[in-house]
Amino acid sequence: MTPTLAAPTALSVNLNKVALVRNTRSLGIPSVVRAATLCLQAGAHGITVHPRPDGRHIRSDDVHDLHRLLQAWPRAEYNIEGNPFHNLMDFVRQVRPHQCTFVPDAEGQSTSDHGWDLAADGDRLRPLIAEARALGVRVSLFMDPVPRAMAAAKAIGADRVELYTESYARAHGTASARPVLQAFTHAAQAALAAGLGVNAGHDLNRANLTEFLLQVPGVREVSIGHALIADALELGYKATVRSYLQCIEQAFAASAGQ
Ligand SMILES: CC(=O)[C@@H](O)[C@H](O)COP(=O)(O)O
Ligand SMILES: NCC(=O)COP(=O)(O)O
Repeated sequence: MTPTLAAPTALSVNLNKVALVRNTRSLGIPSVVRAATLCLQAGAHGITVHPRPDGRHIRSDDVHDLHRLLQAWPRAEYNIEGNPFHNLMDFVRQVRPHQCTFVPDAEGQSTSDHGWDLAADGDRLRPLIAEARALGVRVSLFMDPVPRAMAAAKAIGADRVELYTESYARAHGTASARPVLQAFTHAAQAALAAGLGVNAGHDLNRANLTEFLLQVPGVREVSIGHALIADALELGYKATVRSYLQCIEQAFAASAGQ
């Protein structure tokens, strides 16, 4: 059974793909700041960006422009993702977002495809986690759904883990969906037991989100980009955000009624 959260899971909209389209010309459209504004006006709880070192989508100027925009949205959370051994820490130092999510991507990787191996990288992550936290920035670690890794994430100082959900998204609606989802349930339980907050993201969408939140306990935030921006091309940003919020509300209402 999913423990009831005090509030529905927060929706952080990832704007990478808006920047990806914008970068194909030098006209500044579609605007990342305008997209953020419309998503926040529709009720999104936060904005996520992943400024990759190759600048293929979100660029340094976007990170700073969004930081300025979010000053006018005091309740909205800014989450910056990236590899702290590449370019992420510069943004953390300059912008001090509410949250940074450490992701172990190689430079030029096409998209995120694995979580941290803390046996290999834990010792060198520890001081960077401490630095970000000392700057007042919450630290989340992008992790595969491996229950035994959660205590290690806590031990090196993380506040939260972001469960990497691509395997769930791929399995959704297939015969293997149940054991895959169970792995996420167990990983979230282990994270909560270790004293970590739980986030989730990658390939979540309107078809798979509610079931995930119903089965995986205590998810504080989902960051969603690719599918949400694809939906926004058809429905517009505001209708799309409202529809994702409905998926979240549905799970919250059902778990509150348990
Ligand atoms: C960290 C993560 O989960 C990724 O989903 C990421 O933010 C997406 O990056 P791209 O938009 O570059 O595929
Ligand atoms: N952290 C995951 C994220 O921000 C968005 O991932 P996706 O929805 O673009 O796969």
